[in-house]
Amino acid sequence: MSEAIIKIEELTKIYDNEPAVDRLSLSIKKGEIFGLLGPNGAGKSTTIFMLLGLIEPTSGNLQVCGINSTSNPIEVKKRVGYLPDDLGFYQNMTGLENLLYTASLNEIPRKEALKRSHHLLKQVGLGEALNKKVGKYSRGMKQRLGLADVLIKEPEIIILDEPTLGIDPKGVQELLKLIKQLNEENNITVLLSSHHLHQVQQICDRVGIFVNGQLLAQGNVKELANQLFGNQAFVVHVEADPISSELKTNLKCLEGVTNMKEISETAIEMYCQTDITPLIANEIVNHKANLLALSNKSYGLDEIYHLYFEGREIDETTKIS
Ligand SMILES: Nc1ncnc2c1ncn2[C@@H]1O[C@H](COP(=O)(O)OP(=O)(O)OP(=O)(O)O)[C@@H](O)[C@H]1O
Repeated sequence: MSEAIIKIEELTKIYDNEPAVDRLSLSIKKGEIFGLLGPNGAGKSTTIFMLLGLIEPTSGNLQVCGINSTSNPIEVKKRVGYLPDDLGFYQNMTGLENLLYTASLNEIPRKEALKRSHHLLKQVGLGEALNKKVGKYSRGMKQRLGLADVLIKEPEIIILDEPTLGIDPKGVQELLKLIKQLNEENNITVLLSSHHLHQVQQICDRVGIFVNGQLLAQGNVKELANQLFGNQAFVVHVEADPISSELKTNLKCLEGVTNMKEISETAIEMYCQTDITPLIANEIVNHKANLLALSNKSYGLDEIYHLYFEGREIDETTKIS
């Protein structure tokens, strides 16, 4: 998982004097699942359309599988499967017929197309429904068919735009599992655009946080948390009885503690540079207080997302000077 299969450098798209994508640089490795996370209008779809060669960038460079999408979109389309958020299947045709139709558009010989279609329909869990009309499929089944549809041409990359839109929670879990499985079994690179952070967190190796056309941060969840929360990357939730003022003072003075927040008379949250849970436990025991609970909280995409999109800061009033 080392070579870059998608390379974007200083990519910009301007509409009506406003940048929809603003000097975006990003590199996605082969075999990776990368999540583009951002609110509506952040520039995710514009980026995807430029990658697919459907729209021309105003400036910048981009290469997909070593090919320039802008000057050679047809070659890129052979290697990239794109699943849009609004699927366009023929409702009066069966799942199998729809796949065979896509295969014919991609000039896949009939015998090979039949083989791939049956295999893929089975792989996405539609083996039993292959002769059912797509108009009678549920939204989740249509998304599964969508995955089979983008895979029929055996792409190196699949780009999925909000793939879980309108699917019930069980369907979402199944679809995410399937995407991960396809990524692992077929070594396919996945670029997934979404604003559902929990879903992105579950399957993506790395995440890019997109706001107003700019990529504000990228990395895995741990790296993002470190970039954002720096010297208070570890939060320890402490419950003890009693928490005397002397105990509080001593806890504040432990090395690596940067913030402390009182939750209740018997509960505090400690923000630390490193994991000093054992030192905290020791201090409480030395003060002959009853240790009721001690747990570590690590930052997830939830906190990262809130910090970027809602400007939420860690309570400044609790900062230790
Ligand atoms: N064809 C267009 N003409 C003018 N402005 C456009 C065009 N397409 C997109 N935009 C603008 O570019 C910005 C980025 O839009 P884009 O659709 O890429 O965002 P997005 O992150 O994909 O949002 P969503 O999650 O809603 O799909 C928005 O401000 C949008 O209004």
